[in-house]
Amino acid sequence: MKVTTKLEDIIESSLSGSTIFKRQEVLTPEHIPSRLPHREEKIKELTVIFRELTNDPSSTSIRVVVSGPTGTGKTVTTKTFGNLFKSKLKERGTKIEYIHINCHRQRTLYLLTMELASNLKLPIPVRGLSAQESFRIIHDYLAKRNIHVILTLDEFDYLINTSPHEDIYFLVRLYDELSSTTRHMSYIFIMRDEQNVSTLDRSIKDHMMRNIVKFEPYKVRELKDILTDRVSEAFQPNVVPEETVDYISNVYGHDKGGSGNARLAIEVLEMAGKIAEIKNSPVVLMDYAKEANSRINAEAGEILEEISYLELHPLLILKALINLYNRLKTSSIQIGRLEKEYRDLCQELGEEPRRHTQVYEYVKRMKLMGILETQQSGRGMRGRTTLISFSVPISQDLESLIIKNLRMKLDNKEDYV
Ligand SMILES: Nc1ncnc2c1ncn2[C@@H]1O[C@H](COP(=O)(O)OP(=O)(O)OP(=O)(O)O)[C@@H](O)[C@H]1O
Repeated sequence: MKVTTKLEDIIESSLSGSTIFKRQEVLTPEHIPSRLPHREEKIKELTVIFRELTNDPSSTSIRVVVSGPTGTGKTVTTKTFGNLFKSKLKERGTKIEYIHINCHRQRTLYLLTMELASNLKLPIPVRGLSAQESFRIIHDYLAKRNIHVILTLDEFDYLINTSPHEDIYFLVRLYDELSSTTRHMSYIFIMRDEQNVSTLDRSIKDHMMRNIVKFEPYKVRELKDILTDRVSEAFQPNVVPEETVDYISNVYGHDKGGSGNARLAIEVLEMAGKIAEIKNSPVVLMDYAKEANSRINAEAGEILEEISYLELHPLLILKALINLYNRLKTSSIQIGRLEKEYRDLCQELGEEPRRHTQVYEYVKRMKLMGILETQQSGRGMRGRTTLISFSVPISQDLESLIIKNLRMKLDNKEDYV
């Protein structure tokens, strides 16, 4: 009985408010902070590119590629730019909308067209129209009301990789397709790597790549500024010592060999705060940040261990996946493409490739082991296909581990094949 009361007390006191956090929601990925340290210049670059819209927005359509590795602030900076730019232009009497769509969530031209319509509160018949026809209806609507839309297509690499190229051409060459004399759509294409357009036609590439805004991984002192802002907004005063922030910035800062990923740095900060809370500590000690860091990497660690137990051909499949990732900078790969890369790799190494069904079996097994993730591509592709990705972040360590194991298996082939 006594124990029950105690446990209730624990829950009661933990529910009644945090001694560590002031506004924990500030640490979620969806939060848009009021300041963006070290991205002011990018906002300026985007403004200069879109400045043309201030004069006569219906005379031009602008296209920009925003590229950079994961966690470098592409999404948050573009959203902030879009919303601020929109209000400035509205103040000047220009009708403009900013719409941000994630291509990983809206995985086909059709779905993203529907999302665009829903953002504009434009009812479009759900059935019977193709994506292209729906897009034309949206464009007519914008033309009639003289509205200009800046449409950001986030994770555009994904769409390039998984959609028929005609769909990409339709989007990018919109004004060659539509007979409209006025222009009402501009685009921001967000990509991890602009080289991903290499599979597209030269004319499309030229069309897209005129303006590129590149985001670099964050350095130690840049992460420190970003984290310091979050500390003051999300935490109670004086609970996060400077050395905790320094520790996280040093681990993730690109100039110290880290990934330069602000998302992971903020995640570690939040988890360190939670650990402090659970331990009833009044401060978020550096040790908690260390623990948080290893916890966040632990799951990945276990999966890495599984890789050491794989045989030669599953390892070759993983190496093929890494090769494609390095080339295309997109983490989800169509199974057919992966299989082709695997065959090429086998040929290069003088190995007899395994048959189609066996390759699928290996993929299935690695999914069960937690190494790979699979998902079905959305509608709109010619037939459905399976997309394969790693379930852990692709890092230098992962690649080295796969290569090391691969070498071992190739050296002792007879024992393993
Ligand atoms: N300069 C910055 N100031 C404040 N917060 C930042 C800054 N850059 C990134 N962040 C934060 O880091 C996290 C990751 O940023 P964001 O999602 O914009 O990165 P991304 O480059 O789009 O990553 P991905 O390619 O994985 O989508 C978000 O929580 C974001 O608010």
